[in-house]
Amino acid sequence: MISQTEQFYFGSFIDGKEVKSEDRVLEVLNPYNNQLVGRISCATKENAEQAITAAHRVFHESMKRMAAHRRSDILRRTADLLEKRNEEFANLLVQETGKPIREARVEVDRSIQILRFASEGAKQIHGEEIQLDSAHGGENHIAITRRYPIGVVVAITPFNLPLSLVLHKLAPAIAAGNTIVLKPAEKTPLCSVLLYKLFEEAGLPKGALNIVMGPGQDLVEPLIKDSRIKRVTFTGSGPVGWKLKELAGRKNVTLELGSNAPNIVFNDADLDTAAASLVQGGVVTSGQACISVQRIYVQKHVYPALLEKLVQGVKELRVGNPMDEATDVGPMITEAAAVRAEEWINEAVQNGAMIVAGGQRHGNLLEPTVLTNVTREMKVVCKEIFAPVFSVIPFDTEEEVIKQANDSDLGIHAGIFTKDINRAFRVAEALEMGGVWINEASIRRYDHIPYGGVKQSGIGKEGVSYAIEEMTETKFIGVKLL
Ligand SMILES: NC(=O)C1=CN([C@@H]2O[C@H](COP(=O)(O)OP(=O)(O)OC[C@H]3O[C@@H](n4cnc5c(N)ncnc54)[C@H](O)[C@@H]3O)[C@@H](O)[C@H]2O)C=CC1
Ligand SMILES: O=C(O)[C@H](O)CS(=O)(=O)O
Repeated sequence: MISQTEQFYFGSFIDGKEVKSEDRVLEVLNPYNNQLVGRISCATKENAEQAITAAHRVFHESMKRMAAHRRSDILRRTADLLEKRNEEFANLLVQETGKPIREARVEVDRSIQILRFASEGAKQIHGEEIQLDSAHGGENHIAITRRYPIGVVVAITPFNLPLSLVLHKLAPAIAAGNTIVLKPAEKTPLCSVLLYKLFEEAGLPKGALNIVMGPGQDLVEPLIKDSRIKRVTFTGSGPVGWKLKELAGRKNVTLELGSNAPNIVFNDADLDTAAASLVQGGVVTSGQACISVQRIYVQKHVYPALLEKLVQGVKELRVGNPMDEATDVGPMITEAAAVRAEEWINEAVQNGAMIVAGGQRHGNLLEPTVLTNVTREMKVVCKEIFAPVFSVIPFDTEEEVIKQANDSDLGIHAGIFTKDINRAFRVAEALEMGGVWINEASIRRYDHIPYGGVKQSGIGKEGVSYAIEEMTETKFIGVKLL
């Protein structure tokens, strides 16, 4: 019987072959119990170059001419295979990330949907006909546009959703007829290998998808600088993303980065709905989501009532073993991550903030925490905390809260809770965000909506059809009728 850790000892996957070396092994540890989940053999810079060579060759040999129905079938078959093994993937997600099993199942379900959206999208890559005779002299011409795959895509992904966020890059790339070199997060790399094997079983040509394992610091620069790369798509922290954009030079780049999501509750809001959405929206993957509820602005009249509901809701959360069906909040990815969040809480308290719920850390486990009496200068407000920590801030007028919510160089999603539809749209228009929810918390995301940040939160949009668009290029073809 092969032990799981021996079973989950993976190398890089280059041109359809697994590449391993015993001298560059990293362990993957379970964030809840620190047990060994598996190991990876890290790639070399030469391996990275080999991966690009394979992806480039397979693109020109086969992928760029692969019929849409075949690309669609590969994606559909991968979805079917993932559906059959959903519980196996959910269990591995729990072990790699520490997220509760119920949440892990949601990530697997969303991953299946992403594959199905991409399977449909592969057959909807349309150009258009242009009425050339709208212009003087355009008579007796036919004009169309066609969309073509761009070629080799480099995808670099974060630790927190190692299945769905990897698929937000792989599935659209394959739908469009591209090839990929994936560099997954070294903290949570194992699911991407199981996914690779599903694609292989579903008929994706060898070399169309390549996985380069290891720390990004060692591998990403040679990947990005290679002239054969046509787009770099990165999801991760802001400092890393902007550094990679500089390295990418003139290449097209998609950046999905961090944020400190504001959620605004007006006097007329349904407070029970708001409180339930906000509590749940701040503890997904232990708050390690870039659209996690972080700043909660509450209009003064309802501030005491909503605060009480938030505190009650947070105190009812079950924190503990992520494999327990009852658990709502598991560990953070590492103890260092939990310690950093704890330090930010302490910084806020030393400057006058009050802890009205939570605040205690037990190893990697950080109790969901509610802070009041915070100021805009505190890190828990002005930076992305990426932890289950809520800062609850009173406000008086609509103008004041718009200013406060926009008082950040980050902006992906916001939430607005009000029954006044005119005010809802007025505020939604005024917020400097990539997306705004009304009567939903900022955390809400469906995988076919346009998704991406403004300001320092990123460049470009994901969401399957939007990523397909970014991974194709349009060519004009005109015909003079003789
Ligand atoms: N906008 C979005 O959709 C999402 C954004 N994020 C952001 O990602 C961050 C958390 O994820 P992490 O994996 O910790 O992010 P991270 O930026 O540390 O790592 C992301 C990827 O970049 C690589 N990397 C790290 N440092 C690098 C360097 N110096 N050079 C080249 N590559 C490097 C890593 O190996 C990993 O594959 C948070 O800031 C969060 O806001 C996370 C999920 C979704
Ligand atoms: O922000 C993230 O970490 C994810 O994009 C949020 S979601 O995809 O899980 O909604």
